[in-house]
Amino acid sequence: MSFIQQLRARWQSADSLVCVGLDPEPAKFPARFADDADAVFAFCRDIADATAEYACAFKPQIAHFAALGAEDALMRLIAHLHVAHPGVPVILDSKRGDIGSTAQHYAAEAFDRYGADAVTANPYLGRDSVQPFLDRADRGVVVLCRTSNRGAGDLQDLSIDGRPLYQHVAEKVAREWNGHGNCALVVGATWPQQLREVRAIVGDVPFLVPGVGAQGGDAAAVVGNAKTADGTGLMVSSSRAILYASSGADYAEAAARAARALRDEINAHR
Ligand SMILES: O=C(O)c1cc(=O)[nH]c(=O)n1[C@@H]1O[C@H](COP(=O)(O)O)[C@@H](O)[C@H]1O
Repeated sequence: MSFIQQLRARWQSADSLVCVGLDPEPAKFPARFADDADAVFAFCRDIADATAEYACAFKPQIAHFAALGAEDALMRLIAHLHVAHPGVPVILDSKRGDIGSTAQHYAAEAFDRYGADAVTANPYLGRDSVQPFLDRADRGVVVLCRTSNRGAGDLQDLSIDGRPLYQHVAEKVAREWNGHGNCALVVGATWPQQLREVRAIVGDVPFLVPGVGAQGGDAAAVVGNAKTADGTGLMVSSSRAILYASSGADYAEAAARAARALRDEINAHR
């Protein structure tokens, strides 16, 4: 099954549009991990196992592992997710983008080394830089469109032919890059108006929507502005608000409660 088919099936079977972000920060781990040499893997595994029933996808963020020299933990974590939670797609958030010959290696890294079902990609080097990802028809390519951060507009809002650059990205991805039907777009939860505009441009293309929780985005506004006609179309992603819901012994239960609360808030507005 392709990434997009898997995602659509999971939206239905889990009745959830929540993407659980896995961004390990050892300084925030509960005390019981203090002497655990495999803490990065063990913490993320516990969170994933506790939240899986509320998840339409998992999204490990690569820098959070690589900065710790924990690539091996990331590889084992993704393998664990596939075995323990089959049917929940894994998006590797690595925001890659480079000349085509190098991008081939980034595609191999995400899909072959780590076994991810989808990867986030930066479009600003142009189509040939994303092509090695697009060519993998069974895997997903989640292209940055209007990011959640405060400075998103510095470049993404620059007006070209009377329209902001992010709208051109949306149109290009939906009309030209999506030949295999394996594209999705990142649009931040912090930008309700832009969510609405991009949805109007791209039809049913799925959105990865980070920015609820720690970044302050409003889940109800996300759903109201960006759901598709069938009440899906969204992977509303939250990392810190789920991962670090409690720093006590109840960290896994607290994460599950936070994921369930986000699912319920989203579903109340679908
Ligand atoms: O591609 C992403 O996942 C992403 C895009 C974006 O526009 N904004 C954004 O925050 N992210 C990622 O989403 C996660 C957000 O984390 P929290 O703010 O803790 O929920 C981080 O891993 C970011 O790197």
